[in-house]
Amino acid sequence: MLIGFMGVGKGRTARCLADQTGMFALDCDDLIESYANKRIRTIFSEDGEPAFRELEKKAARWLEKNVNASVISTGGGFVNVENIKAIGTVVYLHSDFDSIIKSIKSHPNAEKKIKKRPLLQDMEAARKLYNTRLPIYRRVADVEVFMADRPVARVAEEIVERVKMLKLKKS
Ligand SMILES: Nc1ncnc2c1ncn2[C@@H]1O[C@H](COP(=O)(O)OP(=O)(O)OP(=O)(O)O)[C@@H](O)[C@H]1O
Ligand SMILES: O=C(O)C1=C[C@@H](O)[C@@H](O)[C@H](O)C1
Repeated sequence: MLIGFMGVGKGRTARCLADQTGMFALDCDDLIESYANKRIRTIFSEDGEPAFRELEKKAARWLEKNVNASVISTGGGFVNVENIKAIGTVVYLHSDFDSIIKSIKSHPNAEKKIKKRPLLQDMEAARKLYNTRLPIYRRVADVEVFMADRPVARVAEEIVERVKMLKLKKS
């Protein structure tokens, strides 16, 4: 499963990994939106962030029980669910805050990409959140991969290789 800050590229890396491995990619944010039948920003504005975090926990319990042999991309705060390590191998996608924001802003759909993320509305608060989250991502991860300016196919190949090595070491 892929963890990391909003907009680092978990979604497109998961799709590329799915393509390379023949597995299906699931996205936790998408699962929650379809379960709640609401957009994430509507869940935040109508029900509040704690309600969203409860939905993340529910998704995490469901994933642990029911899903294997899949690539899972997660929301930026999913790292805080307590059973994350029981779901599968955790891969942290790393990039620095400024590169992440630069990449989001240069996307043709930048406005939409920012609008859909309630925690990206205030850039200074988002930077603080990044600084708080970084050590948590690093503590939880089994593998850390650098994203900055690398072709997504190379990143996905590195992930496949390193997860394979990790599993060999453990067996
Ligand atoms: N083909 C691409 N090449 C380079 N950068 C891209 C490409 N597609 C998307 N990006 C950039 O990578 C970032 C993440 O894209 P992605 O589509 O994975 O978004 P996401 O799934 O919403 O991100 P995340 O899941 O990490 O929150 C965005 O900032 C986007 O601008
Ligand atoms: O970093 C976060 O806490 C979030 C990231 C998004 O992927 C969404 O899960 C939601 O907007 C919260």
